[in-house]
Amino acid sequence: MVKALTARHPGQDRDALAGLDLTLERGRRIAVVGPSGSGKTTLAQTLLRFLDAGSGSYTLAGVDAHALDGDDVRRLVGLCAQDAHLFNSSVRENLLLARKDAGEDELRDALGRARLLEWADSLPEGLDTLVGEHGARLSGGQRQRLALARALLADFPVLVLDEPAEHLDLPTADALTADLLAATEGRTTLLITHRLAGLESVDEVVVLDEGRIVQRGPYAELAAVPGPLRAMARREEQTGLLVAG
Ligand SMILES: Nc1ncnc2c1ncn2[C@@H]1O[C@H](COP(=O)(O)OP(=O)(O)OP(=O)(O)O)[C@@H](O)[C@H]1O
Repeated sequence: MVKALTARHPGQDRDALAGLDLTLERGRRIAVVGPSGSGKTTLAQTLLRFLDAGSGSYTLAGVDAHALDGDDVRRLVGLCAQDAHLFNSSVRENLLLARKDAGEDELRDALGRARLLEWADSLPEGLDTLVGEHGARLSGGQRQRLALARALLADFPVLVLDEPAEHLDLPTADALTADLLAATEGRTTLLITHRLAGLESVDEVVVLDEGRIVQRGPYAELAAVPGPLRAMARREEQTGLLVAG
């Protein structure tokens, strides 16, 4: 639950978040959308304590976040962002960073939910194949899926997905988003995205603009009335046509 949360980047003269109220109930998923610069990533950075919250408050898993330090917060909140942090070791070792006692079945289950199992099994050394420096031997989509599998294995109380499909081509991005929405069903998840594809399945969509919530509700309700979300959907449709044509 986020109450009147503000945040400002160092050296800036105005708040990037200007009093947000947000409740992410256990097992529910919220998507945060909005134009570039609206404050989506700032929200993730603030929740994860990479950036100090100004005024306002938030609780995580029922605990006042002011009582938690950055390390505590990062034990409660898992982050998958656009640049997956992979290490120059094997698929297995990258997964085991999440839970070093995970058994083979659990590793395979996490890979399966991230839709990466078939690929991993097709590798010459299977899960023992090296992924290269920062995962350089994987495609962008595979890197994100491996990071997702790792976050699923870690089983964080809250999962924050910050534009995990950014920098991927549109079909790959939309396929990844669809798969991660399927994989996070029933998990407490905040998905930050500037594309609307697939958001029909989340519980609530929150539209940000200039650090404020300008619209919120289930996707179908917001899409049915004139407003910021419908305008975004129209733009997305047009861009999709331009890309296709
Ligand atoms: N590191 C930073 N230093 C200073 N200002 C920043 C920094 N990061 C973001 N901002 C500013 O904070 C505001 C919110 O930016 P933020 O990155 O949170 O938006 P966003 O909605 O995630 O955008 P995008 O979709 O482009 O990632 C913007 O005005 C931006 O210029």
